[in-house]
Amino acid sequence: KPKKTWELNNFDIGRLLGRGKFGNVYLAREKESQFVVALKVLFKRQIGESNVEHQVRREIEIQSHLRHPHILRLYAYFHDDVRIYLILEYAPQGTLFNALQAQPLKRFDERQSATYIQALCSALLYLHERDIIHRDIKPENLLLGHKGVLKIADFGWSVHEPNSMRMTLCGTVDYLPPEMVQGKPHTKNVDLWSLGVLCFELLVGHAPFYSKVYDETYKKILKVDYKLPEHISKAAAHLISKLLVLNPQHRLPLDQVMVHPWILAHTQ
Ligand SMILES: COc1ccc(/C=N/Nc2[nH]nc(C)c2C(=O)Nc2cccc(NC(C)=O)c2)cc1
Repeated sequence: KPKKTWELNNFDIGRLLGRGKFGNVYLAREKESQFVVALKVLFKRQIGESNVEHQVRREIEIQSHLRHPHILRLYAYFHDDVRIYLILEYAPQGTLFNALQAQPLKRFDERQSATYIQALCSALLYLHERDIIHRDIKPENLLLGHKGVLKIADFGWSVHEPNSMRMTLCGTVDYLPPEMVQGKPHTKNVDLWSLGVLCFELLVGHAPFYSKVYDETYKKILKVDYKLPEHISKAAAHLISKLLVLNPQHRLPLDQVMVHPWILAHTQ
């Protein structure tokens, strides 16, 4: 049974783990149990000013009810006059974005990439079964737990399907599917596109539609204009080509991604 209410002095606060747009994430330890968590501190004023209260409420509502090995747990939350505190699972190995940068060639081999894609695929199946679209799958929002197990984090952009909400674009647009770039109604198939973008980025080291000028990125997304380097296997190229598809209905469904030859060949 979750404890009724938590408060800040239940925790010893440790080092800063990272800075977010609305506040910071700290390592923390619950005093009685010595249980280590990540404490995400959000400032009410900034949330109010950016008019994202509903998004924060939704992140809390959605993530607190999810239970899956590849989804970061939101154990509980509390607030004071100034801040909202999210008590989150601690993933010791940090973001996939950071792990990618730390690779000598800034990319992963096929086995590691397929392992991450398979984990993400099983988490997305779990979410889609509950009519939840994540909408913001990208290396910055994926964390690595003990033994490097992938965990989807940051449900700030997740919504219940179907949704045609015009989203204010912030952060990278590299992962946006054509239908969202055009502000059209979108479905859970947006996550299939992002899965394809991520698969490309893990294997290549940069996003498929990357450009310094983000109008260029938009154009390349809408034309599905990407080039795969020579070193990518035919099987990987095939999977990517079945996910980076303009028509959302024609993207390879998650259950077929799970048993794609490239996934089966590179995961035990
Ligand atoms: C700077 O090196 C780092 C190495 C590992 C971490 C681990 N973070 N682990 C987390 N567990 N649960 C949550 C939530 C987090 C988290 O938000 N981490 C986080 C947030 C923003 C930036 C980073 N930066 C990196 C490098 O991972 C990590 C954080 C920083």
